[in-house]
Formats: sequence, C-alpha cells, structure tokens
Amino acid sequence: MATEQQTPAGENSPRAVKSGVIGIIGRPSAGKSSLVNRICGYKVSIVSPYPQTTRTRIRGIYTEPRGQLLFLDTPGYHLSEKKLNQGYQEVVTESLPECDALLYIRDVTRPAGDEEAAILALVQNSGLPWVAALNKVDALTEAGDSTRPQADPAAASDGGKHAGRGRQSGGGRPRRDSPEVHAAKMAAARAAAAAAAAAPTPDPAELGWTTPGDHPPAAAVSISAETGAGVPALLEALFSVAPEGEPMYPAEYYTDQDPQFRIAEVIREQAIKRTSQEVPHAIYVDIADAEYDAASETLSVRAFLIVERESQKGIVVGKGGEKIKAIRTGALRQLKELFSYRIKLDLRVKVQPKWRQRAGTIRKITRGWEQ
Ligand SMILES: Nc1nc2c(ncn2[C@@H]2O[C@H](COP(=O)(O)OP(=O)(O)OP(=O)(O)O)[C@@H](O)[C@H]2O)c(=O)[nH]1
Repeated sequence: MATEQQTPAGENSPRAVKSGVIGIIGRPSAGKSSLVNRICGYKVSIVSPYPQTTRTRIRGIYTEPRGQLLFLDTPGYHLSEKKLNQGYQEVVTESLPECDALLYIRDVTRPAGDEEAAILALVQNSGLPWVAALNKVDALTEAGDSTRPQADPAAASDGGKHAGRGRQSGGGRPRRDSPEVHAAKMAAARAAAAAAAAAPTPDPAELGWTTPGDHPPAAAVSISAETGAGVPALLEALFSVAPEGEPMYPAEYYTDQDPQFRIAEVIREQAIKRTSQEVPHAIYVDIADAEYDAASETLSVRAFLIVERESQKGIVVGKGGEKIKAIRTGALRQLKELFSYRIKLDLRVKVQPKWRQRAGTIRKITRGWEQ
C-alpha cells in the first residue's frame, strides 16, 4: 500500500542527526493531543467531546532537517481523580523503556494542585531528560494582557487541531473550493501559523514557574498549542535532549498507524460527531477489505459501522439514509486531507449484538497499541 501524504517538513527529506522518542506527560486536558497535532501538522489523535474516545496510544512523528521526534500521546481520559496518581504511574512505567526523553505539559490556566505535583515528581524520578511546556498562554492573553499574543480566532475554534489546513466555515452544506482558492487559503493559513508560532510568549518565571526538585528540566518553555506560539522554541529544546541517531521512520510518515486503522478512526469520529449521546460507545468500524489500484492511485475500502442493536442502526442510518451519507461524506473529506491517494468508500451499517464482549473484536479495535 502507498504511504501517506508528505508533511511539509518531510518535503526536505533530510538526513536526520537526532532521533528521539518523546513521552508526553500531563494532566487530562493539559493540551497533549493539541500539541502533537500542532507539531505534526495533521490530525493524529481523534477529537471528540465524549470521554474515553482515545482507545489507543497514538503516536505522532515529526521530521525536519534537525532530525526526527516520535511522540507517545498518553491517554488520560479514563483516570478517575482518585486513581490519578496510580494511573499515571502505570502510564509512565509502561512508557519509560521506550522513551528517550519526556515532555511535561502543564496547563497554566489551572492552579497546580497535588495531582500536578505528583505528575511532576514522576517525571523527575524517571531519570530521563525532560522539557517543561507551560501551555495555554493565549488564554492568559485573552484574560486581559494586550501585550501578549492574541489567539487566532480561526485556530481557536478547532483547538488548533487543523493547523495549516483549509477548512470550510459557516453552517449549512460545505462548498468545495477551486484549486486556486484552496491554494491561496492554504498559503494564508501557513503564513498565519508561522506568524503565530513566532509570536513572543511570557518568560516561564513570569508565570510563576520555578525550577523544581533536583532533576530539573533541560528547558521550560511557555507555549500555546492553540496558536502555535512558542512551539519553535519547544522543538529546539526537544531536539537538544533527543539522542543522535538515524530516523526511525521514513520522512513522509507523520504517524506509524496502519492506514486502515486511521481510516477506521476517521469514520468512527464522524459517526460519533453525528449521532446522539447513547450511541458512541456502541460503535466500532470494521474495514472488511481495502484494495489499492496503482494505475488510478485509488484505495477502494469496504467498511462496516457496527452497532449493537437495531435501534442504534436506525439512528446511525438516519431518515432516508441521511445520517450514514453524512458520515461517509464527512469521512471522505477528512481522508482526502490525510492521504495522497484517492479513497473510495463503501460504508454500511451492521448490527452485531454484544460486540463489546467479544475478545477478537476488542483486539481488533485496540490494535493501534500493537504496532
Ligand atoms: N486556550 C487554549 N486551549 C487549549 C490549548 N491547548 C489545548 N487547549 C484546549 O484544551 C482542551 C484539552 O486539549 P487536549 O489537547 O484534548 O488535551 P489532552 O491533554 O490531550 O487531554 P486528554 O486526552 O484528556 O489527556 C481542548 O478543549 C483544547 O482545545 C491552548 O494552547 N490554548
């Protein structure tokens, strides 16, 4: 199967001098997924308002002339407040053998409580080199300091998750732009993202950050995953702690997930977004087959949206098939941005009672872990 679309950084196809696995650690909602998506420039983690959406530990890969960074985006949704310390311990312990360095992300808009102290202690006790990112400085700006960089309202509306990519705006049926308009919009978005990234951020000391403990970070950088401010300085720090080495993946990869898994995730995200609250956890996507035709550069995919009950099927199919059509169209729009080749999608809904209790099915939907 063909590889996924090149990242802007991948166009340079550099000879990497640094190659590091960076474990991202931080409280739930600190902005871990937003930052990985911002750095990698493409959607890596799926985003939804429902908890426990992230079923797998998803990696983002960033390649540029300085080298390659592989990010482990640790899911935090499922950790109850009570179990938080224990949960993080497990995440850190599981991740440690794979990591060369840690990136600790702190949300500066939330007061640091015991949980933050516990996470920070784990990071320090890991013995690994680490970098601190003080995130969401744009929110402080919005609170009243006009000397600080303002959030880009366009980026703010989607949490920066679609950075640098053209998006449809407004309600109603989205219109497709002509190639010229699309190119102009992409160029404007890239320029805006570059300006935002270069915007000054406050000194961490101004935010009340003091170097903690006896294993301090290699650097502390204030950033906004949403606007991109401070992200170049953060990358500089991450490359400084990454070991020298050959790249782990080809430069054009931005995730090591299997394309079929990514397609399934995109379809699932669309289904979650477009169905009512009781359905999301009852949905999984099975890719029945996927065949690539090199001549037409087309991947033909047959996929099933699987639900547990007939009533759920009715919801997912919608009146006159409206809902499933919208899910399919929405998924195709996303996939077009993620893959360099064309994707044909045959999408159907199937009832499979109690699929959540079947070991084989569970293995299938969590296979992102096993790659
Ligand atoms: N204002 C502002 N909001 C941000 C920023 N980064 C992330 N957010 C918002 O914070 C919320 C949580 O962001 P995520 O990226 O999902 O956080 P996470 O750490 O991956 O969350 P878990 O997966 O639950 O651990 C979302 O609503 C984001 O839009 C930022 O730099 N500024």
